[in-house]
Parts: sequence; structure tokens; C-alpha cells
Amino acid sequence: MPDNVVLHVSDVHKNFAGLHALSDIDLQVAEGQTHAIIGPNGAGKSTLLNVIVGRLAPSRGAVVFDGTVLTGRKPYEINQIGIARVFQTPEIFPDLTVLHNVMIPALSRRDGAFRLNMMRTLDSETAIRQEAEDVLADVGLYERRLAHAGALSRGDKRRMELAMCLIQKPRLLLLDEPTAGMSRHDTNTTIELLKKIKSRGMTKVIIEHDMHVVFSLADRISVLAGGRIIAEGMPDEVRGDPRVREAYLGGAH
Ligand SMILES: Nc1ncnc2c1ncn2[C@@H]1O[C@H](COP(=O)(O)OP(=O)(O)OP(=O)(O)O)[C@@H](O)[C@H]1O
Repeated sequence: MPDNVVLHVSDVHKNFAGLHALSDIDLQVAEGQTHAIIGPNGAGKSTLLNVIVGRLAPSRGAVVFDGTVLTGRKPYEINQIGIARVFQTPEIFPDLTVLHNVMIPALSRRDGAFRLNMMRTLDSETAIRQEAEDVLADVGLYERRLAHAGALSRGDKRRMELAMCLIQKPRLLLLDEPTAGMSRHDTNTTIELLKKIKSRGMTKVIIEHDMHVVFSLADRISVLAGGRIIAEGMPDEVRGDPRVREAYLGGAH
């Protein structure tokens, strides 16, 4: 095990009414690394991410982040610890501007929770507005900052949601198929952006079906199939593993 492990998933199991969605999951993610979780549909990838962020309680096992046990904590508490997640389907306020959407998570983090009256004071929060503008410039959305979020293209919405995570300055960023539905051009822009974040030392766990994205970004890869980790290693090791080809790379994908 590397000595700078920051996320430790230990002996995690998750059953849904008799279905073993996750069994015997052990996963260590080193600080600053990008760890990809790949596997065929139904392998348990989203379930694992949901266990890490506290949306699902494991049937057995524990998740520890930098010495703090996450298991049993509420999603907002886990978020306060410094873990942010980019969802497969962005959760946004469509009637607010892009800028305001990005300011809200920063205010929620500062104040400890989301409050409706934040909406009234958004325009007086000049420091957070500046931070939001900087993050929007980072993700390439500065020019669109005053557009309504609901009017953005799918790819831009995903970029905005990434900005909503980055403004929280998380120590661990979890990405659930960050390039799903994007054109090849937008996918490549997102890869470059995620590389830039990596250079700032942020740890990332990424679920992704697009092998171009996985092999462009991952330092390590865990392969899930049937709720179990069937292989783990550096990208080249995983690429050459016959079990992986059989379970995944040579299959439907
Ligand atoms: N809330 C739930 N209740 C019952 N079964 C569930 C629930 N969530 C997931 N499952 C089942 O658990 C298994 C793993 O699902 P999961 O969504 O984690 O897979 P995945 O690897 O993320 O798949 P995909 O790539 O299609 O998103 C599947 O058989 C799924 O049907």
C-alpha cells in the first residue's frame, strides 16, 4: 500500500434486497493521484461512489478519508470534510445565472449549509463573486457567466458543475462520467482542464466509460465487474490484463 493513502475503502459490501452490488471492495487512493474506476454496465461503479459520498450506507465495511471515518456521516458532512462530487446529471438552478450557480456552493461551504436567503444577498458577495469568476475562467465559461444556467448546452452544464465543485476547493473530487454526452472537442477540453487541476495536487476518483479519457488521466485504475474489483494497477498493467479484456475491454465497450 502506498504510504500517502488519503482515501481508504475497506472491505465494503453493499446488498440491495439480495443483490450483491458490491463485495469485498478494498481501494486505496494516494494523495494527488487520479484513480479511475472502470467496468461494464451494472458493475457497481455508481454504487461505490454513492457509498464514498454518504448517499448510500454500506452493508459492511468502512470508508476513511485522511484518518476520518466517513461511513455513517451525512452527505453534507462529508462535503464539509472536503469531498465534492460531479454528478452524471448536473444538479443546478436553471433559472439562475451561471455565476450565481457557482457562487452558491461557495457560500454554502462558508456558512456550513445552503440557505434560501443566500439568493437575496448574492450580489453583495463581492469576494465570492470574484472567486466564481476566476473558476469560470478556468473552466472556459467566463463569457457565459451571465447566461441562465438552464440555457447552457449539455457540455457547458457539466463544465459549470465542475466549477461548482472546484470553487469549494475540495481535497478529493469524485467525477461520475464527466465527459458523458460531450463532443470529442469538449471531451478533450475537459481532459486538459482535469490535467490542470491535477497539477494543483487535487486527488480525484473518476468513473468513466470513455477509454480515451481514462488512459489520458488515470494514474491507477481499478476494474469492477459483478461488484468485485477484478484487477487494479497502472494503466498499462490494466490494459494488458486478460481478465480485464474479457470482462470489459473486449466486451460491449
Ligand atoms: N437503489 C438500488 N436498488 C436496487 N438495486 C440497485 C440500486 N442501485 C443500483 N442497483 C443495482 O446494483 C448494481 C450496480 O449498479 P451501479 O449503478 O452501481 O452500476 P454501474 O457500474 O454504475 O453501472 P452503469 O455503468 O450502467 O452506470 C446493478 O445491478 C443495479 O441494478
